[in-house]
Amino acid sequence: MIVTVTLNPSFDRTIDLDAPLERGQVQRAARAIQEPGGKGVNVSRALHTAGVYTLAILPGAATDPMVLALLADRIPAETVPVTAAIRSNTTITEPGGTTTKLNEPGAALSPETATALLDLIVSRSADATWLVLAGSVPPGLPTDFYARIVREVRSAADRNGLAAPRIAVDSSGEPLAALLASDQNVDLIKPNAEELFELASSLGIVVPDIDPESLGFDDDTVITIADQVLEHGLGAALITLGSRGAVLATPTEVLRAAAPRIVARSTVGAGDCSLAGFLLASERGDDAAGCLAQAVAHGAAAASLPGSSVPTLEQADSGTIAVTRSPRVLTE
Ligand SMILES: O=P(O)(O)OC[C@@]1(O)O[C@H](CO)[C@@H](O)[C@@H]1O
Repeated sequence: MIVTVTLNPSFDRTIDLDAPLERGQVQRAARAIQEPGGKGVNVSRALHTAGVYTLAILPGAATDPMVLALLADRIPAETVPVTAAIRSNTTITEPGGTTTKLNEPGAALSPETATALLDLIVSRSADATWLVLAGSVPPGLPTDFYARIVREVRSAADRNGLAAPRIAVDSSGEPLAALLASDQNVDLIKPNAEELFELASSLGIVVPDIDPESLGFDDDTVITIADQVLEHGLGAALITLGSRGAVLATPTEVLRAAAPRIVARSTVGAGDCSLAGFLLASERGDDAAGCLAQAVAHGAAAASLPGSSVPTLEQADSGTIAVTRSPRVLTE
């Protein structure tokens, strides 16, 4: 089973415009959809759609519209009750593919909720092969909360003579930096280039002065930086590069896969689907190349769907994705 944790879930609203956004004006939308979201929730939605046994853990009231929508989609989920409503993040898509995303901070979690979440995560992790920690850490929780989860899950497994699950992390900013600076090593991180560069800077690694969003860097720059980040005790880094594909850096080798050509409709959640693709391939026993190919196939298929819709396995065919492998370039 793959357990996902979303500390700051969202009821994602996607608003499609059929004309460019006019700031400061009243504008009529062409259509709007609302889907349960937050990074870990999206990973569970994609895994469940691909037939993989998963459980999504999140804070939320049983009557919250987002939780009801998640259960209506039959996504296995367990919630820790809270009184505040789950936030609603908004995506505005314009013709030509420009996407604007507005993420709310999310309601603060109390120390009691934090303890209840920890207990639930530790208990369900006993049956997990992978534990996925994904998204932002909401107000009220310390930024090193992910490190605390990993520590408690591992010591519980140790006490009970069980194998601890492998840990995958899809976060950014302070929570990710705090986890890498902690005494806990993780098995996989999944940053995009911008998040990788930001993480590297926070670890004191010298990063070239390029805007990663402009894609004005080459894959070798990404790999050189990933190699240095790996030295902070990481098992592997899956770096998603949007329409360019993805890189998988491990201590022994570097793998690259180009993305198939698609007509992009919404990139929201595409990175989460890439992680789901990687994990489902790992669950079925694929090697690193197979995991990377499935990650790229899943990410591309998700980007070709509206909103944060997740693809089926048929839509995310990894058979056509070519992967190249090369030994890791070691830095001094
Ligand atoms: O604010 P966070 O927690 O960093 O990200 C939340 C979010 O942007 O991530 C998902 C897409 O990756 C969306 O479902 C959701 O709205």
